[in-house]
Order: sequence, then structure tokens, then C-alpha cells
Amino acid sequence: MAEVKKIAVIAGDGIGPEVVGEAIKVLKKTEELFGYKFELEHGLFGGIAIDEKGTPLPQETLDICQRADAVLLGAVGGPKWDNNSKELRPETGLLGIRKALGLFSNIRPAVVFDCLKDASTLKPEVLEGTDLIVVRELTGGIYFGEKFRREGAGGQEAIDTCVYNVQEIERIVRQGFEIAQKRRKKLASVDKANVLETSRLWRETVNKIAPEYPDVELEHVLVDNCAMQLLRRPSSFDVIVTENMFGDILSDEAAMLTGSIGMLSSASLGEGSFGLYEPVHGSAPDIAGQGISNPIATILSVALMFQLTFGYAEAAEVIERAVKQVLDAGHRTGDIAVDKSQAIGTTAMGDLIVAAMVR
Ligand SMILES: NC(=O)C1=CN([C@@H]2O[C@H](COP(=O)(O)OP(=O)(O)OC[C@H]3O[C@@H](n4cnc5c(N)ncnc54)[C@H](O)[C@@H]3O)[C@@H](O)[C@H]2O)C=CC1
Ligand SMILES: CC(C)CC(=O)C(=O)O
Ligand SMILES: [Mg+2]
Repeated sequence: MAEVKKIAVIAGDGIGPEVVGEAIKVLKKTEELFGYKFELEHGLFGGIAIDEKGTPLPQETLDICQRADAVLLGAVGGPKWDNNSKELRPETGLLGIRKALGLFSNIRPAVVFDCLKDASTLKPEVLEGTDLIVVRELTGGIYFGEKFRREGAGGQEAIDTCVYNVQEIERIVRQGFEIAQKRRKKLASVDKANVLETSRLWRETVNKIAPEYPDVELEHVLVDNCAMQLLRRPSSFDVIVTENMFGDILSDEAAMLTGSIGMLSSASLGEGSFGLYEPVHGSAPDIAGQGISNPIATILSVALMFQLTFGYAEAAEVIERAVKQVLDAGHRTGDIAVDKSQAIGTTAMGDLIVAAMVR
């Protein structure tokens, strides 16, 4: 009998439940194919948790996550909660769960499927060979710094502070180097060291540990230049390591290399094998409830869970192969369809991927 793996499922808001629903079908199909056993425990999270429990991250949900081997997350947020106080915002719950679970490393692969080159807004020849990973620091920086308002000479002022210490920088940069060692051995460390003190400490720290990874070619890239180079020469990037906010922004940009943010999966990791897996996209309120969202980012996040937390490499490959096969056969959700009239819905895409899963 296979060991039972406990997965906390926190679907969240907007398209979160739709895409997570398709990922659960993939989990069930894997049980069938490989004899694995997954015990799913569902928790309220985000806006729906604010509505039902008065907080975006109820203690009960955190408990479910803490007793699980891995977490599958959809997305949170929406206009209904946009004017709430900070404590009652879904996004505060998202930052809170990352911090509470110690998930300092956010791995966001952006791989261009050949058959989707025409789905991107960039020219196919620019995309040729693009296969990169953004390694984003996830529990520090400006998203977590002290925030406040005060009266100033020019009226009300708002202050967000950005703090990084050497330890936080070192552990994420080491991840970047280690991931690069297993790939094409190129690391781009992205900062704004010409202006920001946190970035200067970042760069100093990178330079201090770089000699320990002599096989990795290191380049420092300023974030504004990186945003530009991602569109100019995306295939030249292998691993990009960067701080929280820069990684957030650059990975959404990198998503468009693949055709859609609906394609980008992610893993959030801490010190051990425990991980939280979620699509890079948000709750997409503009299309929520219509059954047209792309579930591939969440389905590929399950493949990452298999690889990085459970060590189910073959099952991960089965999922990735199935996704490729379905895309190669020409099936598209609206976000990646060139001819929108031919687009299929969320559940149809999920069903096709499940049907294509074979050992
Ligand atoms: N991890 C999370 O839970 C995140 C939550 N958010 C929250 O989500 C809400 C919406 O944020 P936005 O800035 O609009 O970002 P978003 O990523 O939700 O949507 C941006 C655009 O991409 C499209 N899109 C996103 N995912 C898609 C999918 N799977 N299939 C097809 N199209 C897709 C949307 O329709 C929209 O046009 C906000 O409340 C925001 O705070 C945003 C990013 C991450
Ligand atoms: C609340 C935000 C930091 C969520 C987001 O945009 C992300 O993690 O990509
Ligand atoms: Mg983001």
C-alpha cells in the first residue's frame, strides 16, 4: 500500500475553485495510474474566509496546512474586498500563509511550448529555446516591511519599508545557484543596486557566496534592464534570482513569453520537502464564474508538487506529457487560442489532460 499523502486544498476566490477543481481531477487520475493515495483536506482562505470567518487566514486553515505534506492553492482576492482594511484583505492572508509556513523560496518556471509560440505577443523567433526559472524571495522585502501613514507637509504620506538581512538574501541566492547548477549553469541576479540599499546588500551577498559556485556563470542585471532583456533575449536566461517584488513583477512578464499567465505554475518552499503549490496568476475576477479560465498553471503546479515534495518524478512527467499532448493536438482555452471561436472551457481542458495521462 502506498503511503497516504495529505494535501491541504485552499481554493480561494474567483477562478481559484475552478482551476483547483481540474487539478484535483489530475490528482485522482494519478491515484488510479500509480496506486498513490492522497487525502485532501479543504480549508477556507482569502475573501471567502473573510466573508465566512471574519479573517482571510483562519487558524483552522493554517492548522490544515501545517498537518499536510503539501498545500494546493488556487488564488485569492477580488473587487469585493479591495477597499477593506489591510487586516481584512485576501492578499494579507496570502502573505500571512507564506510567512507562517516559512516559504521563503518561490520557484516559477517559464517554459515555452513550441506549439504555443503563436499564442505569445512576441515573435516566435525571439521565443525560440526559452526555458527559464524565476527564483523569487517570498517572505521579505517591501511586501513585509512596516507600512504606515502620517501627516506631512504635502498632506497625508504613505510609507512602505523594504528590509532584507544577509541571512534572508543568502538562503535564496544559494537556491538560485543550486538550481542553476542542475540546469544550464547560468544565474542572473536581479537588483536595483544603483539606487537601493537593500539591493546593494543583495549584490554584496551574491558576490560573497559566488566563489562557492565556480561552475555557475553569474551576471548582475538591474531590474529595469532585466524587464527589457526578458523581451529582447528571453532564451539567454536560465535562472533569475531576485527579491520579492521584482520577482513578482518579472514573473508576470515572463508569463507572456509562454503565451499566457494561465500557463505559469509555481512552488513555494522552505527548508524541508513541504511545499505550497499554486498558479502564478491571481483570481481573475474579470473571467471568474464563466468556466473559461485556463487550468494548466494549476495542473502543472501539481506536477511540481510531485517532483519537489513527493519525489513522484514519473507521475510529474505523465502530467507534463499529457499537457503537451493536448496542446499539440490544438486544444486551447481562450487565453492561449489564436482563433478565440475555437476555444474550449476550463473543465473540457481538464478532462482532455486527464484523458491523456498514461504511464
Ligand atoms: N496568488 C494569488 O492569489 C494572487 C492574487 N491576486 C489577486 O487577484 C485579483 C486579480 O488580480 P489581477 O491583477 O487581475 O491578476 P490576475 O492574474 O488575476 O489576472 C490578470 C489577467 O490575466 C487573466 N488570467 C489570469 N489567470 C488566468 C487563467 N488561468 N486563464 C485565463 N486568463 C487568466 C485574467 O483574466 C486577467 O485578465 C486581485 O485581487 C489580486 O490581488 C493577484 C495575483 C496573485
Ligand atoms: C499578494 C501578491 C503578492 C500576490 C502576487 O501577485 C503573487 O504572489 O504573485
Ligand atoms: Mg503576482
